[in-house]
Amino acid sequence: MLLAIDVGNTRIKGAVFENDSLLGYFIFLKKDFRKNIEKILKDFPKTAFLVVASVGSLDKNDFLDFGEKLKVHFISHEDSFPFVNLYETPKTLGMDRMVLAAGAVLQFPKQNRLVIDAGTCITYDFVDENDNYLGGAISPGLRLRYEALHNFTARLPLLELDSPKSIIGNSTSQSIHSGVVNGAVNEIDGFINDYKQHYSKFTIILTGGDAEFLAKRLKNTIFANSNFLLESLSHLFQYKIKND
Ligand SMILES: Nc1ncnc2c1ncn2[C@@H]1O[C@H](COP(=O)(O)OP(=O)(O)OP(=O)(O)O)[C@@H](O)[C@H]1O
Ligand SMILES: CC(C)(CO)[C@@H](O)C(=O)NCCC(=O)O
Ligand SMILES: [K+]
Repeated sequence: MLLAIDVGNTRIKGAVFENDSLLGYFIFLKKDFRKNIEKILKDFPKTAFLVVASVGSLDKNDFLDFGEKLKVHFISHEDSFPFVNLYETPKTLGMDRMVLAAGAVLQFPKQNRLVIDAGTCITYDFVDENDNYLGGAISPGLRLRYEALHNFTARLPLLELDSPKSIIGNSTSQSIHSGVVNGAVNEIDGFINDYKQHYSKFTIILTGGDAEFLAKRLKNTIFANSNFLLESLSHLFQYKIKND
């Protein structure tokens, strides 16, 4: 059994896998990550491996203690990945984006793939059919858009994510919901349509905390898989074991 941990910008997510089946899924905050991981290991005592990818404020040293009981692997830029990294600054490429790209290659071989992760940020990552990682885009996520509107103005309230009633917002709240939600939906549809100009065929993977909310609203038909990053961590670890 393997426990995969994704240390995100806002929250930590974890999943226990037995081969490829997901046995448990957890979300917690950084401040109580140790307690939570200990609890998971207690509930799944057959866990032999802990694999961690982090873009957040936890690093390798925070996971050293767990190494006494199980084999811990902290994914880093030094690992081997199943793609050729053509990013001009590979050392600054986020570990979440690298794991997503790896998962796309391992789960969808020999095709162009676009991974869209709608989390704290919305990231776009493109890996072509020859397994060249080309890059993509980073834009603010839904929650971040609501918070930015509130934090950088005097009069805009902080709203919770909600569906706009119409494209034409007829009140302050409706204008904000339309701006954030319709804005992000149009952005994603716009990116997909732009990629279509360059690549006639590609597989789209939509993941992250807002994936399901967004998938229903896109013009392009895409299925959301909120667990894609954790699944990719498990696949990347299996790839590593095979190639070591
Ligand atoms: N309890 C919650 N806390 C924060 N975001 C939440 C929560 N519930 C739903 N969300 C939605 O999830 C989005 C954040 O996605 P996600 O959970 O993937 O982010 P994250 O934990 O910061 O990870 P990452 O850094 O990988 O994006 C927010 O835009 C928000 O709309
Ligand atoms: C873009 C985020 C914040 C998304 O989680 C993360 O992937 C990151 O910190 N990236 C570093 C910059 C880059 O990917 O080029
Ligand atoms: K993200």
